[in-house]
Amino acid sequence: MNSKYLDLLAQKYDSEEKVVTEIINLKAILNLPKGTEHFVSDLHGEYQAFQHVLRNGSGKVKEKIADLFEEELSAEEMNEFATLVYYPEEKIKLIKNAFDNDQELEHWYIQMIDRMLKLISYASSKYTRSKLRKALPDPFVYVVEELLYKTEDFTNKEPYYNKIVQQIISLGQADKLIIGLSYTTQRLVVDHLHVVGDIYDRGPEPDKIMETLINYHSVDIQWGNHDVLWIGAFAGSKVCLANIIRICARYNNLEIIEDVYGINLRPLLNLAEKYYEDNPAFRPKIETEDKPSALEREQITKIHQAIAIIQFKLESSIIKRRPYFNMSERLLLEKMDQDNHKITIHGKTYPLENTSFQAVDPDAPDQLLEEEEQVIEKLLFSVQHSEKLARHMKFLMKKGSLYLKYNGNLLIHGCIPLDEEGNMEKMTIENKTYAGRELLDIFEHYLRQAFAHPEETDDLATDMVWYLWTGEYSSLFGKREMTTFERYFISDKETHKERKNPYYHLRENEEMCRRILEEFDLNPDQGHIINGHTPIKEIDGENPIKANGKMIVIDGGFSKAYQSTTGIAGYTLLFNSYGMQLVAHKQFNSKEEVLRNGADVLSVKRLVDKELERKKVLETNVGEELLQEIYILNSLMEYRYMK
Ligand SMILES: O=P(O)(O)OC[C@H]1O[C@](O)(COP(=O)(O)O)[C@@H](O)[C@@H]1O
Ligand SMILES: [Mn+2]
Repeated sequence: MNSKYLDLLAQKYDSEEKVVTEIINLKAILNLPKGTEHFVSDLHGEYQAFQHVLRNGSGKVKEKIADLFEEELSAEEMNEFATLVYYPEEKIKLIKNAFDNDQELEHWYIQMIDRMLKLISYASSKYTRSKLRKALPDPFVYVVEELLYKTEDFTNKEPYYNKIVQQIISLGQADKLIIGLSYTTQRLVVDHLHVVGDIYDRGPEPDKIMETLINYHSVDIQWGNHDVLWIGAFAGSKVCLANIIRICARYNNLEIIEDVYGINLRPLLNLAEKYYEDNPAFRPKIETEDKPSALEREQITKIHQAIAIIQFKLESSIIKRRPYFNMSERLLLEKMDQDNHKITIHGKTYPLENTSFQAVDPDAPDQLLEEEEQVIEKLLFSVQHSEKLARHMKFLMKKGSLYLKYNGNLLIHGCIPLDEEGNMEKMTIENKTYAGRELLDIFEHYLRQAFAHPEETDDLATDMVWYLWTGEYSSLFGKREMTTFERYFISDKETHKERKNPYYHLRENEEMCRRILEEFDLNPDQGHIINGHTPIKEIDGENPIKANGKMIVIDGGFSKAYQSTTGIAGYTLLFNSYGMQLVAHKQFNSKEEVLRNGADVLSVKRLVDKELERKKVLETNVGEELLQEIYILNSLMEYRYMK
């Protein structure tokens, strides 16, 4: 090992004892049970529902409460306590209002602090003390450690502990302590979070999800098609940018663009007001009682048309300059017969309805008007200068990837493009042909290149980001074509169907899944593929666990817009030292409801896989890293201290 490197390391470990202590510490960790991994996907801006799942650890908090207190507390009391752990600030407020006098409150504090400590002690039993310390509320670390590490000889110390708790209460710190301990518990039940794509679009608060993830103790992200659309916009792709605005208009969420990310929509609105009228096909899809007002609704409808037309024009130019995207069928503006309001697609002619092509020149349909050009330039400038968006997109890039191999599993939002026979589909880019893992790697390479060069707007890397959103062989899209145009302008629903890649039926087959795992150098006996992207329709009896447990699909529809088709409100997956469990969540309405009724969202668990022996850290990704650290520390020991 490089002696310079070891000299540097010796600055940190400047005594023999320090090295030895760290080696012993790391070896001890290797033998602890593996931490709990928590998988979520397709959050689609549903911050509140996501928060709830994080706060209850997909049922883990409740499970631990039941393990500890089943004998002692009623179901109602356990529910109350669980609600306190999920939403401590709000719950404390409610409780305080309900008590008549200080004694009652004090008694409650003592009881709750005691329960919290028991819960934390139990939830942290598989972690080192140092890890627990990091999870404790900062101002109370010393006090909590005193309280936690009670010796067996409890009777002698009891007055001492009671005194500490009394002091905390009389100094007015009890609320803060309970709140801190609640968050510690939430943090302890989940060691690491995987977000298997689609944080953005459709729902109202993707930015708040991003903030939560930025502050989360341990997380990785597998990009979804909607996430790369946002990355693409920030990286300079005008067509991705048109898409994100179009989707926000469609879902009545333009606040995300304007208020949250501070992007000025005024120039777009001016253009929209000039060219467009009300149009039923472009009214917002989701409306609430107070949003939007009649005027806003009309404005959104116009903006929606203006940006959709810009999008279609921009798509045409990319399709023409990238023949190997194989998308000439999507040159729809050119296929229109504008005089007769008709279009021929795949050899069949359909009437065009709800048309709004006043800005489309039949002789040059993909030409942006000068005004459109200016608008999109201004929007791009605004997007690329939004500090908040920059922070969120950088985080997506830092923690994200197109796929992830983690503890033997393959995590990927969409699919591995396959042909009907189950061969990996080939795509030729710039005269080189890629398939399977190599194809995904080259996609990721282009995406990172586009992000590194936001000033390039029409280069291959930037166009490729759009391909990832909508291309036939994109591992994130996984369908033959995106029928956005048809859904606006053609009423025949046959034209709206999007044909899925054969992957989506072949993944039911165990052999196929094994081959895919092998393609990624994973052990097919142990590994699983974990997918998001396609909502599982429980209503129709579809099973999220496929291919004899090799394939798990966790998109159950956090997205409110999709819950009526799935019949549930999302799946999450837990993988701890005992194995894997899939959790189906019932609809989450609001945290107010949880607080009011003390009731949790009911969730049903299904066993995916049971470990024959409890899995240890040694057998995980983290274990591999620790082994390397131990190896380096041993080298340091020999180099420095054993000569
Ligand atoms: O529901 P909407 O807004 O019409 O969007 C439908 C579009 O979304 C997509 O399903 C992609 O989004 P998902 O990744 O959430 O499936 C496209 O295939 C489809 O064209
Ligand atoms: Mn998706």
